[in-house]
Amino acid sequence: MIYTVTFNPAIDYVVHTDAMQVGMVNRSHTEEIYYGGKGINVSMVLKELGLESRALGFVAGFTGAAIEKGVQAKGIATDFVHLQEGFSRINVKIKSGEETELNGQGPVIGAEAVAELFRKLDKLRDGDTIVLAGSIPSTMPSDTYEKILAHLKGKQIRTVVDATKDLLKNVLQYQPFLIKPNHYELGELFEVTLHSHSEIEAYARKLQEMGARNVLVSMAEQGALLLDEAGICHICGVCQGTVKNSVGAGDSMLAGFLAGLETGDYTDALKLGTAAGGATTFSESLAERAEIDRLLLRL
Ligand SMILES: Nc1ncnc2c1ncn2[C@@H]1O[C@H](COP(=O)(O)OP(=O)(O)OP(=O)(O)O)[C@@H](O)[C@H]1O
Ligand SMILES: O=P(O)(O)OC[C@@]1(O)O[C@H](CO)[C@@H](O)[C@@H]1O
Repeated sequence: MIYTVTFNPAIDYVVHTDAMQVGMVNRSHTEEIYYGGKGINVSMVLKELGLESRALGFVAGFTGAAIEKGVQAKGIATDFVHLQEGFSRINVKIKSGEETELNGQGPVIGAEAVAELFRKLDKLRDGDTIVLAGSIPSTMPSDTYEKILAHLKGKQIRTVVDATKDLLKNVLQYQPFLIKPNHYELGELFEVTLHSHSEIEAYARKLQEMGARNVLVSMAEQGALLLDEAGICHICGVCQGTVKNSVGAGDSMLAGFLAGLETGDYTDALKLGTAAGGATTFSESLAERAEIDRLLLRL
């Protein structure tokens, strides 16, 4: 079983406006609502690709209830911790020529709630996969993901982490099976700006030396680079299409990569991840199977 953990789920409120002016009253011409958060998005695209998963994490308030209901409506099993105070965040995605995001902090997650999550994690068995994806509320320590991997250390669990800064750096000592920074996040870890594939490969190797087994670096319209656990570097181009909404492209890539590994090798996984990322980018919401399959044929 694949478990996704979203500490900070979100209602993604996507608003389209012609010319966003800060400090002014702006009016959108269309709006959409999606139930998101990185782990939830991974579960959504896994489902689209025919793989079941169980969505864990924390929900709060009326927004949290809507997220839980929306995820279940997609046929995804959930086992969220229900927080008694606060509300799950609404993340605003402004489409005005370029994409601007305003992501909320999310509710306070107390020690008892974290303990309840850990009790749920005790159900994981050898051979399961856990995906830790997205930010955590600023009230939580940056070793939160590290503590989860430490808690699971005695089991043969495949661990996947999509996080940034110390949240990601702190898990490397537990040899995560797969990490997926984008190239900005990779550079941010080392306080450098990365441009070329060779630079990106070099810094991916640094993360591998620090413990990561497989390092998948997504580079938006420049494609993706995978440094696999054998030290082989795979580079995949991008799908061609019209960009509509790239929110969730990385989560989709992660889901496609994991789905690809079910039946193929790392090259197959990278291709399916690329097709899933592209399909999300070329749609208003997350990737749909037909578009993923169509794009895969062209890679
Ligand atoms: N404009 C684009 N054209 C084609 N493919 C794209 C485009 N943007 C993203 N993709 C595909 O999606 C993958 C992941 O995109 P990206 O690097 O933006 O991930 P990310 O930053 O983690 O995204 P998010 O955090 O929104 O999930 C890319 O490697 C690429 O395969
Ligand atoms: O604040 P985080 O957790 O880093 O990112 C949250 C988020 O931007 O990530 C998803 C896209 O990857 C969206 O569904 C969601 O709003």
